[in-house]
Formats: sequence, structure tokens, C-alpha cells
Amino acid sequence: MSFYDVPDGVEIRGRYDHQFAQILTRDALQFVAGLQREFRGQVRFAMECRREAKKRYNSGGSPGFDPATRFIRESNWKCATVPPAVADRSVEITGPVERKMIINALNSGSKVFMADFEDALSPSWENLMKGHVNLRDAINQTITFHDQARNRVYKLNNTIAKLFVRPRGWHLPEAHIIIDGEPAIGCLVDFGLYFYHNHSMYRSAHGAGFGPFFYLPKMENSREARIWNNIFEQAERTAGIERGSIRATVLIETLPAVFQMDEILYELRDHSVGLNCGRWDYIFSYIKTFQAHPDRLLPDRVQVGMTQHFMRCYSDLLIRTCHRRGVHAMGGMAAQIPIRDNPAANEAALELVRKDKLREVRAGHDGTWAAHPGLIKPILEVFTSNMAGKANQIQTAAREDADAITEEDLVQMPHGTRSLEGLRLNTRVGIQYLAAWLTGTGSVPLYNLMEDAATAEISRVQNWQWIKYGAVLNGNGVKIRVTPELFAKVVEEEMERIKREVGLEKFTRGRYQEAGKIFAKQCTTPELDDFLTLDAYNLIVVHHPKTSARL
Ligand SMILES: CC(=O)SCCNC(=O)CCNC(=O)[C@H](O)C(C)(C)COP(=O)(O)OP(=O)(O)OC[C@H]1O[C@@H](n2cnc3c(N)ncnc32)[C@H](O)[C@@H]1OP(=O)(O)O
Ligand SMILES: O=CC(=O)O
Ligand SMILES: [Mg+2]
Repeated sequence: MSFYDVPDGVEIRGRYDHQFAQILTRDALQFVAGLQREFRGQVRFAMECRREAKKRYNSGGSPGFDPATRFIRESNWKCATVPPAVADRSVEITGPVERKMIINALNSGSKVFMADFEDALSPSWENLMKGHVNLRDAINQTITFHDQARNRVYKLNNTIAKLFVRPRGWHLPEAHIIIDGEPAIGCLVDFGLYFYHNHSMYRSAHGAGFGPFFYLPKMENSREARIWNNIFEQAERTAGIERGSIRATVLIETLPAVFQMDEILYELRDHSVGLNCGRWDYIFSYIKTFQAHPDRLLPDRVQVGMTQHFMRCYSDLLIRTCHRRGVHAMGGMAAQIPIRDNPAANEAALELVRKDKLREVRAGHDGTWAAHPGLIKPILEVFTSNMAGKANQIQTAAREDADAITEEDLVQMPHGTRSLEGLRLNTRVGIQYLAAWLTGTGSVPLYNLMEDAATAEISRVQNWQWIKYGAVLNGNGVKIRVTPELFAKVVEEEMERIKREVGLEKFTRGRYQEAGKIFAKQCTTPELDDFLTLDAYNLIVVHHPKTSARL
């Protein structure tokens, strides 16, 4: 049996693999451990602040602008100039750090590829470590993949997208790496291993002196951005590279963060390349933030789109904030994906994507996300034909009108109706997503839409909210109140439907029964769990030599 060569205080409980050992080198682990030792206190404090804020919202409070940081919002300052290598981000494809998908994404014609350790990845040891091997090979441009079944070899084109990497959120531990007796902080492992192995090659071969580039998820407050800024500075000092080489785009995807956008950019002003509208987590966060407010029961998930007032204001204010500070205002993900077997449905889905992207570019966004290579061309067409030949709209779409957006606008309740079909769909999607996640797949096509951890979270918390407060479903003329008994019946019936749809063999082989139980528990628990994936993470941790692994 082989073992990883670890520095003092570090223990690896994940499976040994000689390829993983090239990533988990003693020096790389020393770098990660250094980050953990330096920043664990700050991260712990930031998580405690999240809990304090939650108590305030649960006692009737609502997030709002912080009077103490008014001077940051009102004074004139700019972020560092955008690196030329990433001036044009008109379309960015996203996807998990899976080998074939990385090659496809980099070759897709997209300007950027966001390689995801987060919403689109189930963070098993195998997925994470293979992801690092894949990214290293991608940056060295040696990555290939042989699809044995189709006898097809994948390799990189001459022109490829610029790579951004999204580490996990602050809340997730990495249970396979123990540092000083406690699980490593997941995002420090993702960031640390990737940065350590790739910063030099990235800056010389891809970033024209800048990089690596990152996307930073699920922050709630600028103090969390300050930690990232400190981490970047420590990484730059350790690597002996210029301050400001690393650049990151922060996802504004929690309700509290929309009131902190200037402050977040300010903390990261030497390391920023903008903000992004992470619309799916944002909707999830809206429900979560107001979990103790029974007067805020949302309509069906399908009705909570970007044209709802609170979503439109969020996107407009993000554009205004970014352009005032000189950085990109990125749009979000339309959930539609190509429908291969139905041309009419495919065209209708494409039309929805085009409409969403047209709204974004006209509002002033500088670029947007695509979930699938088949969407790059149509999205690029919409953006390029509406940006007057420019790489972005930072200088041309000031959106001063968005200064009038108020706190009330940003929390306004979405309009619409609730239906039994909405409850059923949430349940069907939530269970199938969780079953996939437990078996190692973090993004899946379901009913012709992309589903990932963020979209599944909406299904979970919406069900929880409706059950907790006995929401009246009023969408189909007949009024029905949601009760735990009704939900139990829905779960039973939807499990049967899933079994029919996926077939008995896949159903029996998969983890659907287990997913059904977890999802049902999470929707009916008296206190809402903060994250679906945090609870479920225990079920994908596999310690070696094999032991029962609970955090
Ligand atoms: C809320 C958020 O955070 S959004 C960002 C996080 N979510 C994501 O990144 C989701 C990204 N998208 C995906 O994972 C996928 O598109 C899915 C799961 C939704 C659908 O995937 P599939 O069922 O494989 O799609 P499909 O069968 O049409 O794929 C056709 C080809 O495109 C490739 N492909 C599909 N999506 C992607 C992608 N995002 N990146 C690279 N390649 C892709 C497939 O690998 C396949 O390649 P092949 O023909 O060489 O075998
Ligand atoms: O990460 C993106 C989102 O929409 O959530
Ligand atoms: Mg997200």
C-alpha cells in the first residue's frame, strides 16, 4: 500500500492514487495547510457572523444597506484595470471539472470556461482529485480523453477559452484532508491545490501575465471578500508574483450580498474582475433569508424569473455598481439546454435563452453564462450584435438610473401562483438531483433543463416553506393547503413516477430511495438546514482505509 508524503499536521484520509499523489505533493499540502492555519480564525468568525445575521432575519429583520459603510458606497474609487486577456467575456460556459467536459468547454468557442468545484460538482474525493489532475493537464495543454465506446479522441483546439476556477463555498469542509486534527476548509483545498500547481503556467501561457482567474461563490458579506483578498495576497507573496496578478469575479447569489456589492468590490479592488448574477442561488437565498417570514411564500419556482421586480432590480444594481467601479457585470444562467429529439421544443427553448440574453445585454451586462456548448453560438450572436463592436459595456452602460433602486425594491415579493404541480415538480427534481449527486454527478439534465445544486436548493427550500406555513396552492382553481400528509403522499407518488420514467433497472441500481428519504426529511425538518449538500456530504465521504466517516 502506498501513502501520500504529507507535512507535519496534515493527514490524508482519501484513497491513494499515484495520479492524485502528483497533486497532493508535500509542498502543495504545506501551502494549503499554511492557508488554513492563517485564515481559519477569520473564516470561523465570518461563519459566526452569518449565524448572527440569520438570527436577526429570523426575528423579523431584513437585510439592508449598512450605514457604517456608506462612505464606500458614496465615494469615487475604481477597481484595478481589467486584464486584457479577459476584457471580452461576452459568453462564458460553465461545467464540472470532468475531463471530457473540460476539453469540450475549452473548445466550445466560448470566451471563458468556468471550471466548477461548486454547484455543478458532487465533491467526492474522486471527483475533486481527478478535477485537479484534469485542470493541470488543461493548463499544460496536454489534456486528452479517449471515449472508448465511441472510439473518439478529444484534444484541445488551437484557440481555447480562458479558464476561471470556482472553488466551493466557505461552508463546506473537505473531510478527506485533515489539518491539525480538523477537516480542511473545502475552498482552501480547491484554491490552494489549483493555484500552487498552475499559477506559473497560467500566467505565462494563458493570462498574458495575469491570473489565475477565479469565481467566488455564495458570499454574504464583504468581510468574506476581505478574507479572499488576504488569501490572494498571501498566495501571491508565497509564489513571488506581483500583487494583483490573481483576479476573481464574485457571484452575487445571496440576498444579503446584494446590499454589499460596493463593499465586496472595495475589499477585492486590486483583485477583482467583476460581479456575476448567480440567479439560482439568489432565489434560494431569498427564501432562506426569509425562512421565518410566513408572509413571504413564493409562487411556483418556474414563475420566479429575471423579470420579477426584485430580480430585475438586483441585476440592474449589479450592472450599475460594476460599471461605476470599472469591472465586468456578468449575467447568469438560463436553465434551458438543447432538446435533441424535438426540433420544435428545441427552437422554443433556444428562443427563451435568446430572450433572456437579449434582456441582459440591453440592460448593460458585459457577458453571460451558457450551460451547454450548443448555446454558445446563439448567445454570442445576441451579445456581439448588441455591444456595438466593443469587448464589453463597462464604459458605455453606466446605468445611473439604477441609483434610484431602494431596499424595498430589492426584497419585493415576487408575484404569481402556487400549484400542486409546482410541489410535485420540486419534489421530482429535488429527489432526482440528490440521487445523481450521491452517485457522483453534480449537474444533470431533467425535463429539458439544467439542474445543479443551486436549482435543487430552490426546490428543497420552497417545499420546506410551503409545508412549514401551510401554503395554499391556488394555481389550478381548487385551493389545497400543503400539509405534511399531503407532502408525504406527493413524495410517494413522485417516487413511483420517477421509477416509471427512469426504468426499474436504473431506479434499483441508483440511490433514488435514499435520496427520497433525505429530501423528504429536509423538506419537513422543523429548522431549515442551511445547505442540502452539507447534510448530504457525510454520505459521500469515503475514508481509507475504509471506516464509517461522519464529521
Ligand atoms: C446555478 C449555476 O451554478 S449554473 C453553473 C453550474 N452548472 C453547470 O455548469 C451545468 C453545466 N451543464 C451541464 O453540466 C450539462 O450541460 C448538462 C448536465 C446540463 C447536460 O449534459 P448532457 O446531458 O451531457 O448534454 P448532452 O448530452 O446534450 O451533451 C452533448 C455534448 O456536449 C457536452 N457538454 C454538455 N454540457 C457541457 C458543458 N457545460 N461543458 C462542456 N461540454 C458539455 C457533453 O459532454 C456532450 O459531449 P460529446 O458529444 O462529446 O459526448
Ligand atoms: O452559481 C450560479 C447560480 O445561479 O447559483
Ligand atoms: Mg450558485
